[in-house]
Amino acid sequence: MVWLEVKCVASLSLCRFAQFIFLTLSSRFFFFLIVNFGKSSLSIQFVEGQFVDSYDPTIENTFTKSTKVNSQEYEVKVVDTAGQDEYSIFPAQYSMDIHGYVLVYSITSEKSFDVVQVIYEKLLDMTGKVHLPIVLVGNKTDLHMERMISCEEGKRLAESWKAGFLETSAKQNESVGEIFHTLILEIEKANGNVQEKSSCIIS
Ligand SMILES: Nc1nc2c(ncn2[C@@H]2O[C@H](COP(=O)(O)OP(=O)(O)OP(=O)(O)O)[C@@H](O)[C@H]2O)c(=O)[nH]1
Repeated sequence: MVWLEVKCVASLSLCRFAQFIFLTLSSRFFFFLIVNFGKSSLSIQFVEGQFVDSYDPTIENTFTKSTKVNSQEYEVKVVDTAGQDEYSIFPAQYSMDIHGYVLVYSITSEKSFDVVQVIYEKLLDMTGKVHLPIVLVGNKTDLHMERMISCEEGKRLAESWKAGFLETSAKQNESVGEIFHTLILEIEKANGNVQEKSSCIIS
């Protein structure tokens, strides 16, 4: 598999070129950006298959992994951003060379559900687009006794964005791989390919 990270980071035109090359190799490379409330745990669970039960605020981390969706091999680069709140100024590079976004809230936190909505609006403003490939994720389903946001609320919000939706537990490794598979399908859909319908998973 060809490694494209440097080219994609360096310039948008190189990135497009690289994608084209990869298409001809029937392999694809995507950048994801994920923000808020369990994102580091989800990234680590996806890439390393483990849950680290400690809180260490992220500055920015990048992970890569290859994964197969519908018999197609994808090389995925995940950028785990510094925590955002409604007042954070979004770095401009978050709108460039990114193919899709995972927005994460905690099902135990109304505040986190509000924050993802603010972040979504900021992403649209910054990219100047009316639609982005997004997967909305309600994380921490293992804490179901503390649930504040219902699965239906999450699903409704995702539908209003025309985004994919999943509930997950990074701790119990529930539906973590599906986040990235769903996002790849959202990206393919935005590129004119068909996408499976996302579902509401209640634990
Ligand atoms: N019970 C439970 N705790 C979780 C889960 N995912 C993350 N956590 C915990 O929630 C806290 C925050 O998780 P992180 O993954 O660091 O969250 P983050 O969004 O990357 O946070 P920042 O680095 O500040 O942006 C940590 O204490 C994690 O152990 C989960 O699925 N279940």
